Amino acid sequence: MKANSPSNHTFPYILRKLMSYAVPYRIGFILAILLLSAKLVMDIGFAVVQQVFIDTINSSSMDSLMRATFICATVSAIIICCLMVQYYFRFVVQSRMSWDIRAKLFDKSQRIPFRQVQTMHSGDLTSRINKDAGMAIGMVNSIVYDLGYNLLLCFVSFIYLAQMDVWIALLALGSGPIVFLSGRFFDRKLRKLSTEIYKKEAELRSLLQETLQGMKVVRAFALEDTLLNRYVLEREKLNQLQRKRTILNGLLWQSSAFVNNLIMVACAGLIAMSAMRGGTTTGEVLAFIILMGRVQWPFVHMSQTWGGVQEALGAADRVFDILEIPNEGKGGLSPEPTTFPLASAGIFALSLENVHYKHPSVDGSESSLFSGIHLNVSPGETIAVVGPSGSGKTTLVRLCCGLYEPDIGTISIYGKSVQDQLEETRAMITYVPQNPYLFSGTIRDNIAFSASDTTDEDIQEAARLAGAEEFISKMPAGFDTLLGEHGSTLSGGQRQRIAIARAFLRNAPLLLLDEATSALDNESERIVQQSLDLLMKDRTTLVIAHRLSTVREASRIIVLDQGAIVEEGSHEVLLEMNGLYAELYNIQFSTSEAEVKDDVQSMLPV
Ligand SMILES: Nc1ncnc2c1ncn2[C@@H]1O[C@H](COP(=O)(O)OP(=O)(O)OP(=O)(O)O)[C@@H](O)[C@H]1O
Repeated sequence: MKANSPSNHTFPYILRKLMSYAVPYRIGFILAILLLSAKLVMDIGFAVVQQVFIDTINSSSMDSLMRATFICATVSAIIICCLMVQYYFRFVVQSRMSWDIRAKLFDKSQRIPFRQVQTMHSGDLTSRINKDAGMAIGMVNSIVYDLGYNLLLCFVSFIYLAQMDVWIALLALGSGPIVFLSGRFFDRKLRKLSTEIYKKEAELRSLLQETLQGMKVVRAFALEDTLLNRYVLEREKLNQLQRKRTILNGLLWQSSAFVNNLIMVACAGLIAMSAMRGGTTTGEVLAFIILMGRVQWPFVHMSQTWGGVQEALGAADRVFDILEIPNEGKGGLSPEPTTFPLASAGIFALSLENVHYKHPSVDGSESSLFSGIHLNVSPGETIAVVGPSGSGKTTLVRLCCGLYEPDIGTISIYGKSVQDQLEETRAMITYVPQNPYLFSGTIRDNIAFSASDTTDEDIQEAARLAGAEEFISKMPAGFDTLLGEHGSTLSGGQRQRIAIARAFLRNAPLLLLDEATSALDNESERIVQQSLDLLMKDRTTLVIAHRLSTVREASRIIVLDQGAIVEEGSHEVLLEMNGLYAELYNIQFSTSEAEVKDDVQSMLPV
């Protein structure tokens, strides 16, 4: 998959794309460039000042010395002020560009097809958003400000130098490209190595994240040492790669510095010979040697920072691999549910026509799951989906939500194609997964996030309908109680009730529900089931059923096996068929048959 194996974008392409992030801040960006002229004055002035002072000393003129000192002090005060402003603009522009590209990556990570997200690790995505994006923007700034400035310095120094001795100035300038090219031998290796390093860093981050998230399992199974060994092993692989990069960087830096030194010595010898013949003053010789360094330095600097650019290109590749993934569906996302329409003649609430679907796997292979399934659900129906583990129940629900896109066939909700009108169709769905995800924040925020423009009364009413009001009111801060990460400070039943409250608040006409299998105590289970029954009332529901009461109450049961609908009908009809449903019933449900008679009564909507 593209995002997992970085592609090599061309340098001009990356530069153009990254520079587009500077457009909104063009004024600050250009000001920061213009203010660099103060630095230019300082760098060139340093050589000129030395020349003036030495020649003034030789002429023994006190007035000239005082004037030169005053001018130097005033100019350097102005330069320092300009440089402070320049630094401010550069910093502000760079950090805003970094935040913009990070925001774009963050937004993109919410919009790329879910099928593709599943093959990536969240640690890897985090690394691209936090680290790689910052490095890529840092590179643009380094190219524009550092490399650009050095080229300008080279040009101005050359003009100044040429006035003294045009041939030696040409020799100094002409040798610059040799210095630059002496480091290019390492570019490709450096970029490849940097990409490997960023990938390895992301893997380490993922490992760390997984270990922290799975802390309960790690401790329960005493896996601390195993995981530490794995971490150390991976860290060592990263160390090796970083060592190789340090050696390469050292070779790159020293090779260009060596070539530069040779050329400098040759030029200094030539100008010294000219001075011995009496054609040049001592001050001019000094200024010449300093300015010669200024002509040469940009090439040394470019050669060395070009190595940094190669490293950052590796990071930029990883950033653009994500930004270039097309969004899921054909529109944007809308969290707004819709309560309209619904039954008009002949329109199904949910319809699957000839749906084929293959899951991609992390290694890029694909295995066919659905090969042409059909299902029509009329408004108001409750469809219970049952089937053995791995038969495709969750995948079916995710296809209906538009999280996965069928390879062939169409899925429509109230007559609108999910693929073509993702935004509109999602607005008609509420999905309640088996293990609801709660965000850090207050209970109020966790309920309210499913709909906008909600009042406190709406939230309280939703919590009441979900059977959550009682436990929330017993908490010290009520609806303002802060939840731990993933709602870890709530029990399983309480988390489910928060998720059901969200669904009430969202109030969408089609409910996709994955009943929880996790064991709740009798009381919690009774409340959750009551709330779910109430939620399903008057809605069209597709439910992955794990409870006998749900299947018995359903308008229709569909039985999935290896991605195919193998049986369909009511509980009684399917039992009579004595097929897979009857088999599943005997394994899963029959033990609770005795209890259900009582339960069904107690679980009816209030
Ligand atoms: N993201 C995925 N990538 C690759 N294969 C997947 C992916 N998700 C599910 N599968 C495979 O697709 C098949 C159906 O999985 P699915 O989760 O839909 O089954 P299920 O009926 O919901 O199972 P269970 O009852 O155990 O939750 C399984 O063989 C599973 O291994």
